[in-house]
Amino acid sequence: MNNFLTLNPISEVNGNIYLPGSKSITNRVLLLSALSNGKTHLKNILYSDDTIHMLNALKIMGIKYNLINKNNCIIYGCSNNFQYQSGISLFLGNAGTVVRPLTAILSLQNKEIIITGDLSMKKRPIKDLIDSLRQGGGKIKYLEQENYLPIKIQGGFVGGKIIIKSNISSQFLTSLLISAPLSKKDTNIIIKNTLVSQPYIDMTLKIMEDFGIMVYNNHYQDFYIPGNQTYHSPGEYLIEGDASSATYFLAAAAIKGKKIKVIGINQDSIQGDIKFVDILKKMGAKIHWGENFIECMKGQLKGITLDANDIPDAAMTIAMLGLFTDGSTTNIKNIYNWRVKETDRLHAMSNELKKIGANIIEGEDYISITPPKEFIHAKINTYNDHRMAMCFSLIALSNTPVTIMNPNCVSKTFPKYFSEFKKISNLKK
Ligand SMILES: O=C(O)C1=C[C@@H](OP(=O)(O)O)[C@@H](O)[C@H](O)C1
Ligand SMILES: C=C(OP(=O)(O)O)C(=O)O
Repeated sequence: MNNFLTLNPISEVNGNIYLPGSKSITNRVLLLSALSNGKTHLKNILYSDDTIHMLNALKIMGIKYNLINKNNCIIYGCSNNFQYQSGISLFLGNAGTVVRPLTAILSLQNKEIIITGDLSMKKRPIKDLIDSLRQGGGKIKYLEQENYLPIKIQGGFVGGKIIIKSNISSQFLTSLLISAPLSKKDTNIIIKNTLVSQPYIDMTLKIMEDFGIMVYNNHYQDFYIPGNQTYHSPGEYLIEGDASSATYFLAAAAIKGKKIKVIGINQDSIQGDIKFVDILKKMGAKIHWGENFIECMKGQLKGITLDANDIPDAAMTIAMLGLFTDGSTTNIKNIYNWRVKETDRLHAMSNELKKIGANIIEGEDYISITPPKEFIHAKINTYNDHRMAMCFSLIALSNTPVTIMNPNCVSKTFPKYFSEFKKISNLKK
């Protein structure tokens, strides 16, 4: 693929999409399977940059696995007994769901290991996690800039009473929760500040339960986890389709759908981004839930005002839908942590939406979108952010083409995104 991609105007979208596995679930179950006793057959894994980083890291840490094909993998668990040489280094790209959980898990091992990432990851927050691990005895040093990657972990984490700031990323709490059962002491985690992205914590707790570990959850204020436990392989684990990846196709259908069916997910999903479907319906799309699919058809869309703190990833797609309303404004609130993701997403969204002619107000933690009078063909900078690339593909559903710079960045979570998108698109004659 070139370093830009021009999508011509699409008159209608129609067809079926088999969703790739959820990134968040894949990386959690890869790690828990590796920590478990026994082997686990993981079905419908996502195979993309973020999960390849997890697989590579596990291999370096001595885990044996058999990647049967790109969707199926057998992991041979090590009962929390990773085999790696002290002093090695792990490069984990820009994968938050690898960097944060491995930082916590590796703090349990009494060996030295360095964790680093790409330029974007080196700017993303980790301090609140490191502070909490240090309270539990973790010995961790910043190697370049204070509070950022790269870090050197020297083990020492034993659990105990830990206060954690959870308003910037829920991944810090997820990481602590996953490591707590393996620590020497029982752990009591106390939440400071309001918890952001809460559904991802529910997902963590559910998956821990699937691997035999119960956590006492006191209304998300504090959590209690007995120490000295082992994860137990469930034998087999089927990973749901990715709800965040589904949003682009469902949104396309809401704007110009004959009908799109996304397959591999349903109403019982453990992914918070499934809530996007209800929002889409509220905005005017027609939705039908199936046993293992969701169907969406076009409707007259209207703007909404929404607190999107629970669904930061899907909220980007709602911002795009805001361009296709009857003229009414869409307000997305309480999304401060967009600023500390792959890029500053509030800034990136606002810049690029303005380029295509939309009327945008960017606040510290909100964005308002009013549709353009006329769409303008623009070169969209993606800031190496997969969601920027996928979101702006939807501009081709206006009567104007769109040029996406660095489209390959979708490989973080959805390497085949553009070929799938083209399959469902009928171009204007
Ligand atoms: O735990 C997870 O799997 C994730 C949590 C969210 O991050 P924050 O908790 O940083 O909002 C989300 O944006 C990310 O894509 C995946
Ligand atoms: C925020 C994201 O990724 P990460 O898991 O790296 O935080 C994302 O996928 O939108």
